[in-house]
Amino acid sequence: MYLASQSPRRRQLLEAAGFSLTIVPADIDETRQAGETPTHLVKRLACQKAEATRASLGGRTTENVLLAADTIVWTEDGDVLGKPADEKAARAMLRELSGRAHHVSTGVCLMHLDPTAKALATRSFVETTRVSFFDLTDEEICAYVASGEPMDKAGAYGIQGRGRLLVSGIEGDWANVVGLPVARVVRELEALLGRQDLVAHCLGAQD
Ligand SMILES: Cc1cn([C@H]2C[C@H](O)[C@@H](COP(=O)(O)OP(=O)(O)OP(=O)(O)O)O2)c(=O)[nH]c1=O
Repeated sequence: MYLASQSPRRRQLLEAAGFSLTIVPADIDETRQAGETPTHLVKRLACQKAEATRASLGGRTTENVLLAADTIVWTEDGDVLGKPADEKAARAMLRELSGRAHHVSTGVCLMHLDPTAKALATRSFVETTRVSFFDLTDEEICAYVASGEPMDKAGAYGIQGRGRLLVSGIEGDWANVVGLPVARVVRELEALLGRQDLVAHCLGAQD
């Protein structure tokens, strides 16, 4: 599988499910368009990453599937939090998330790179998880930002790291918060490739 992502978390989640990967990072403009909803935004960005990567590969493909994804954090007020530009922005994001619930949405685009097909088969979808934070003190926020962990993560936290200490509850898929709803990805791949045995194959694969 081609993975159009520089995210080490996406790589680990897919490898743990038994996929072998060829990494082909995509560089696109991630600016939100005026009036765009958070879920439209992540789906559009995932599809743009997939398209940009497919174009960069040209016709020389050795893998049969390409996956691209994008993750954002968003609040009930419609504020979209991507990766913080600097530590000040990271502290502001964590203050905004403190003591309330927010959503984490990941857009995923899957392409079946079948040279014999008449048209390109694709599937794209958005998975959303609700995460609640404890009330955070300024001392806690400053200490966490100083650790460096928030800087490459949407919403300025990593639920898989020390950021788990911020979280009072979660509704939905944990892996989706980390960057990829891998259980749903495997099921969507079954539909895309017409392979009803893919989930069972991943569950039974030897490490
Ligand atoms: C909320 C949250 C996000 N994240 C990460 C997942 C994503 O890697 C990142 C959001 O940025 P993305 O732009 O989705 O991904 P990326 O820049 O890391 O990789 P690429 O664009 O090449 O695909 O935030 C965590 O690791 N843990 C978390 O708890």
